[in-house]
Amino acid sequence: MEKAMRPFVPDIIEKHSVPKKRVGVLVSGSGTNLQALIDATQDPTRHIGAEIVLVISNKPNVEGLRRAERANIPTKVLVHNKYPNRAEFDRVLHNELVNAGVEIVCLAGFMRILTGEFTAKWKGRLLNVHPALLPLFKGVEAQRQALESGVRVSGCTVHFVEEDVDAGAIIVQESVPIEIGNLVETLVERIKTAEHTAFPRALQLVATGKSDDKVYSTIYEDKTKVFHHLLTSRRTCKRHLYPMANSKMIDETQRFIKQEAVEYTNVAENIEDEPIQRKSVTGVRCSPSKIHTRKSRRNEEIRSGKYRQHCIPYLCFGIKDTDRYREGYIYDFGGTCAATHSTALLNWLSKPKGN
Ligand SMILES: Nc1nc2c(c(=O)[nH]1)N[C@@H](CN(C=O)c1ccc(C(=O)N[C@@H](CCC(=O)O)C(=O)O)cc1)CN2
Ligand SMILES: NCC(=O)N[C@@H]1O[C@H](COP(=O)([O-])[O-])[C@@H](O)[C@H]1O
Repeated sequence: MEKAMRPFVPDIIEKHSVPKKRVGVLVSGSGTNLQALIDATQDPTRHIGAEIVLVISNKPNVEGLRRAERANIPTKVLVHNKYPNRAEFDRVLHNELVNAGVEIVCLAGFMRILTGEFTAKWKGRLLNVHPALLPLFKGVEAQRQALESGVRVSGCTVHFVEEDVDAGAIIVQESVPIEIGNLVETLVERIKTAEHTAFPRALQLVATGKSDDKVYSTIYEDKTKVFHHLLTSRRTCKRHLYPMANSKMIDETQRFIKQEAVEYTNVAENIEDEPIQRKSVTGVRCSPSKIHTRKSRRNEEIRSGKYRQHCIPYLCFGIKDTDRYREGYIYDFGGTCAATHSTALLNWLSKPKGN
């Protein structure tokens, strides 16, 4: 074996020798969250530590069942109103899951309230995804509730299921900025995109007790904090260094930042002492070489006051290895956007002060 690979062998063996947890997924409709769980659990590089062995729907002929069939996963339809009461439906549901050897149950858009008898039997092994940042906006139409409340950030929550609806312990959350003019349908889709990241991560945490991308959740939590800081602090923000484990996380975070940066630019328009035309953020890139040296011409000229001090603190990516920075570091600077390559912002910066 290639000598350089030998140090990685124990970790690879450890990851692949642990038997996967058997998962049952309950659906009621389109099943996009089911699809995200199928894609993640069937991708060996994601190390989710689980395999979906059964999909049950309380409604016939829904897309969620088609998705399972396409992935060669056994399915069952248990129509809830064919049972005398909720408890009887839940008992049959429980027996189907036990007979399939299910160890963890995921509610992926399953639109039935479960009895306390059922939730007690699956306590700590029953996960649900909700389209809001619980404990805000419980129940149905959570996205509409968020829009009508006027909050600027919503998101999704994956939580353990208890008898009290949407009250179980939170496992993972992802934030989704609400853009001005968002319709309910738009927000539903944008939150679903976040769900498709959050649910697999939550399942990995419950199935394996750890997450390959715990760094990722750190970044997202920090980023929400950082962006709140940026939105309120106007000029200065401390320098943050966020380690990222792979380019996929860079891409996802870059998308989040571009979205948020545009959001931030909107806010910048309201800065009285620094009236700024709205700039469309075309990208968030930089190379550690500029950060590394910080002696770049742009830095010096901005520091010298030749260019207008820009009031939008900026998140930058380190996107390639250098002698001091490992791949995938995010850097954020307050005050200057020294290392950005965003054309729009750079053009604006290049205008001499006062223009
Ligand atoms: N005991 C629990 N059951 C469920 C939970 C939970 O936390 N505890 N989470 C829900 C998911 N959910 C919101 O995320 C939710 C789903 C459905 C309903 C609801 O009112 N359902 C109606 C029927 C609606 C329909 O058939 O279209 C009902 O069950 O009578 C509320 C919240 C899953 N279950
Ligand atoms: N209160 C429960 C609830 O609103 N659940 C929501 O149903 C959708 C199912 O979509 P999917 O079928 O495409 O996964 C998801 O957005 C999930 O958050």
